[in-house]
Amino acid sequence: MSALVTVRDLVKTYGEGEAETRVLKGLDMELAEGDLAALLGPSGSGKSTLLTILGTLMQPTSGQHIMLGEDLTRARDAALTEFRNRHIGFVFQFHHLLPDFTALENVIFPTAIAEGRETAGARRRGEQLLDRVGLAHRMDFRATALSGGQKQRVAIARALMNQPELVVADEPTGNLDRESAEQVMGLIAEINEQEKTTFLISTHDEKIAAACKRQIKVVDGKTVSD
Ligand SMILES: Nc1ncnc2c1ncn2[C@@H]1O[C@H](COP(=O)(O)OP(=O)(O)OP(=O)(O)O)[C@@H](O)[C@H]1O
Repeated sequence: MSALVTVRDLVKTYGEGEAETRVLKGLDMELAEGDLAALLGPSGSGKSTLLTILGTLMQPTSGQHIMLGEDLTRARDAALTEFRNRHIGFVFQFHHLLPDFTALENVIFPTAIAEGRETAGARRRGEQLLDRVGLAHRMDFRATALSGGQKQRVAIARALMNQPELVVADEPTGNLDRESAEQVMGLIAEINEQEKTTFLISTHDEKIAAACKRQIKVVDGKTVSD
């Protein structure tokens, strides 16, 4: 399998002078196409920082970030935004759904906004995705009327809307009960298996990590085991 993402000697510091905190300290990592990888490490080790950089939402202080053969390290904001919209999906611990909109609207709005209009094709894809995550019967329910696990499944459908090669998920099951967490993880594994979407999932949950094909551990700002 070829490398989808490569980061080399990645450094990220926050703040300046005495307040400077060096979080990533020369981290190397590679994700292959089709990987299903858990990102582990103690609280504060830099997992969210790494996911934010891999999601192109923040630039590293130094080092190299390559995805799909493109060197993103020095790309301009507009180019990064376009790259992100086309190639990367996000799932967060808190689903960030728009409460007053339906499940379907939540799935298709980001694409509609990016494209400046809502197409019939986008609507169809949104419906297919909600069916895919087991929510065909909840499409027209408002987000507030869904359970935590259902909301997170809507968030997964939303992340897949643009057929991203990579989905970064920051503690996607952190706010769910055990049963919902396992259902959400099962769904992620199924999508990974069937559609070859690459997932990198930060988690403190050993069962979730064990359900992934790879476990990548960040300790002291570097990847230490895999
Ligand atoms: N915007 C910021 N400004 C300053 N420091 C920050 C900022 N974001 C994160 N940090 C610091 O960077 C370190 C790593 O944070 P990060 O959120 O990446 O860790 P994490 O491994 O995801 O932690 P957790 O498992 O608790 O979510 C922490 O010490 C945190 O306080």
